[in-house]
Amino acid sequence: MNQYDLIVVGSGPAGRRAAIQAAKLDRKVLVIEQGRRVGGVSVHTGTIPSKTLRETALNLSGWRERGFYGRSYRVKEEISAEDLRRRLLITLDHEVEVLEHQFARNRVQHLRGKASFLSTDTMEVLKDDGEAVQVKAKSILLAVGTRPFRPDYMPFDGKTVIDSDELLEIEKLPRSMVVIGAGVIGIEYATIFSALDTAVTVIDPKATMLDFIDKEIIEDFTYQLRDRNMKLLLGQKVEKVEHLPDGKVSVTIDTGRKIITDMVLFAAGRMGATDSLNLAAAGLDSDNRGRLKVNPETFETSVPGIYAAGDVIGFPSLASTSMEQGRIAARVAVGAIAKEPPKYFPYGIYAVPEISTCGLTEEEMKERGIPYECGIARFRETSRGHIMGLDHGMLKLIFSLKTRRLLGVHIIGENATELVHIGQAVLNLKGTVEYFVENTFNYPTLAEAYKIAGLDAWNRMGELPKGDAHHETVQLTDTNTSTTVETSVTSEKKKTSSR
Ligand SMILES: Cc1cc2nc3c(=O)[nH]c(=O)nc-3n(C[C@H](O)[C@H](O)[C@H](O)COP(=O)(O)OP(=O)(O)OC[C@H]3O[C@@H](n4cnc5c(N)ncnc54)[C@H](O)[C@@H]3O)c2cc1C
Ligand SMILES: NC(=O)c1ccc[n+]([C@@H]2O[C@H](COP(=O)([O-])OP(=O)(O)OC[C@H]3O[C@@H](n4cnc5c(N)ncnc54)[C@H](O)[C@@H]3O)[C@@H](O)[C@H]2O)c1
Repeated sequence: MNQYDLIVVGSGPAGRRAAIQAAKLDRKVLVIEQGRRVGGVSVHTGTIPSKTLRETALNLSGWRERGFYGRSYRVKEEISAEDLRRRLLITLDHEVEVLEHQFARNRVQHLRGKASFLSTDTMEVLKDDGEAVQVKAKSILLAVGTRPFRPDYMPFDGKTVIDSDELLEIEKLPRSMVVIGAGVIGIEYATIFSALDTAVTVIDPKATMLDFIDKEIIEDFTYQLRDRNMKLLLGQKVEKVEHLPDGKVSVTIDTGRKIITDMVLFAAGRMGATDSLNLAAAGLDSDNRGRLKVNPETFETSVPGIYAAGDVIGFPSLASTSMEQGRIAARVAVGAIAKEPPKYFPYGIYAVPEISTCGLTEEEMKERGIPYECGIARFRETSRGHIMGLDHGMLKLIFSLKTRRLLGVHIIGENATELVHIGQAVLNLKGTVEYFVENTFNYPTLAEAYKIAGLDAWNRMGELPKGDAHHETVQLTDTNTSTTVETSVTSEKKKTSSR
């Protein structure tokens, strides 16, 4: 039987980061993946396909140019499902190629097949040809991810009533679509199809959506969606979904309303893919959504030597955080030092328009009783916004009145998912409102919105009080250019020596 230092089950973001990290530490690593190609949900049905589809939809529809040329502007009049798929296949091929190359370079072994436990340190891998192989390891990492929740009452047929995996296979773009579930997946796809001129209705039993996002941003988002005729039926429950003889689908809601539509996308959450792992043989158990419980610092399960990371452990279920969890789990598993990641990570929702956030929302500031001030900038106030023809877009910064530190950054609009990292850096490096007021930003950029929002808050917060945290000006001489740069430091910090 082949023996390894680390067996990783699943080659999604958590699994691949873990495998490469352990291999870089000179450990013998095996990745078991049941899929035809490596990459996981992230590459084949989740992050990368949905973002590629979004990019294609925005490009072909001319969405980004409509601020100049009007709402009726189109780059391609008739956009087909084939148009969307073509770019998707090229992107996915590149992703898989890079990943396979990474595995090969780092001598990570890869076995294709379905893994299940025989004991706490031994797994059986069932290959496609029916052969069963046994493998053993000092540590095992479960990075098996999730699959769409598919309740029995939903008449899925893979064509007109579909889940988010099947969406990537559709043959024809629907003229109308009902999206059940206003979570991240539902909202991203609903807004992408709306940008393609599909008439979209979103239904969710909850009265609010995307509750982890700052309310002011959601209000702006909701306004924009309604403004382009998307129907948001929140706080309403779907009672029945039926196929009609003419190929359409009827959706009955608890209010008595009936919607006839071309397609229904069911996006009401996901289930941990743990049912075929024979968890009992390792002394493990999952919750009712198939998820595993771990120690949040080490990612070890209740069974020593067995770790879990990525979507299978639940919130936040992002490719970005899954990668970090996988890396930390692998380091712990092989006995290397592993530092906990910073508490605040960015969240990007690739809807149309984009939303991105990091840190505390205004609602959380109130709940925690932290006195605060907000600074707001609209993209239309920036010169880059004028150049790009942006009517919408907003950046909101939240500062503590006591420490003047940035505690939250919330963005809606073009490039939000990229722009958020400036705020993330300032926030995690414990920067204050002064950072935005005193630093120069490239011009013309959307990042200039940080300066505008910083000044907006600063004008209301007033000058930094003299005394405990007053500003001193120090001279830093740049030895390379022989120029002298004036900068400010707070007296709380030790003055760095002038070079
Ligand atoms: C539509 C959609 C859009 C998304 N968009 C984003 C986004 O924009 N940004 C973001 O950060 N996140 C996004 N996500 C979330 C992101 O895809 C996940 O967080 C990420 O894929 C989780 O990674 P993972 O490593 O936990 O597992 P996964 O990527 O789910 O991979 C798990 C792998 O394990 C394999 N596996 C399972 N069981 C076994 C077994 N018994 N034996 C062998 N192999 C097995 C599976 O075949 C799969 O390949 C999106 C998800 C979806 C569905
Ligand atoms: N951009 C991103 O980072 C991104 C994109 C897509 C997905 N994801 C991740 O994937 C995960 C799964 O996303 P999701 O949207 O499937 O789940 P979700 O849990 O975010 O949302 C599910 C939604 O469906 C509703 N719902 C639940 N049961 C229902 C039912 N029976 N009928 C109708 N509606 C119901 C819920 O009220 C909720 O609004 C998320 O946790 C997210 O982190 C991330």
